[in-house]
Amino acid sequence: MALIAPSILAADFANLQRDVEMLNTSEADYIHVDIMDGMFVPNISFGFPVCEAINRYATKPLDVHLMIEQPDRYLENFKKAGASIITVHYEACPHLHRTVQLIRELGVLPSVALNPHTPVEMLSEILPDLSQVLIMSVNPGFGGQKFIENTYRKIYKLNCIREELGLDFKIEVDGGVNNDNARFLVENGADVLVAGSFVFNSTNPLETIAELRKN
Ligand SMILES: O=C(CO)[C@@H](O)[C@H](O)COP(=O)(O)O
Ligand SMILES: [Fe+2]
Repeated sequence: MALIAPSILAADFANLQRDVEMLNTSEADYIHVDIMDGMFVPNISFGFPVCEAINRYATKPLDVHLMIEQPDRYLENFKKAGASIITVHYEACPHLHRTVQLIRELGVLPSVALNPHTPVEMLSEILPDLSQVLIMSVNPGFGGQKFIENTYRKIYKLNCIREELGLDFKIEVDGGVNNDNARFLVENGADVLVAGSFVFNSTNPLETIAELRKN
C-alpha cells in the first residue's frame, strides 16, 4: 500500500480552504506543498503565508517541497508555517549536510530531492541522516508534465542501496504520477506517491486518492 501526497499546486487557489478540507476527508497521508522561487525553477508558486493558510485548515501533515535557492534562509519560516517534512534539492544545497542538520534541529523530518539528471549515488554519504528521498519524475517547476520513464530505474537502484545499508528512509516520487505508472513505481520501491493534476483534474478526487493508495 502506497502513501499518497496530493499536490496542492493543482488545487483551485480561489477555493483553497475547500480543497484542503476535501483532502482532510480523503485517504491522503500528507498534503504536498510545492514552493517555487522563480530562480531555482522557472516558475513562482507561493510562499509561507499561503503555506500557513493551508496549515490552518489541514488535518494532514504538510510535506513541503522547496524548489528554491539557498533554502537555509527560510527553513524556520516553513517550520512555523506548519511543515512536518521539508524537502530541499540536492542541486540547490552546496552544504547539504548542514541544511539537513538544520531541518532536524527544527524538529522537522529532512528529505532531499533529486532532479531527473542527478544520479542517486550522489546521496550515498548522507542517506543515514534522511527521513525521505524525493525522486523527481519530471523536471521541477510545473504541474501537469509527462512522467520520465527512467524514474523506475532510479527508484529501483535507490531501493537496492536502502536494503544494502539497512536504512528506512522513505522513497517519494513526484511528477506525472497516475494510475498507469503507480503500481510499477511501488513495485520498484516507491513508498510515497505525489499526485497533483491526476487527483485534482479527476471527476472524483476522493476516489482517485483511494485508488492510488491501493498500489
Ligand atoms: O514538484 C512538483 C513540480 O515541480 C510536483 O509536486 C507537481 O506539482 C506534481 O504535479 P503533477 O505532475 O502530479 O501534476
Ligand atoms: Fe513537488
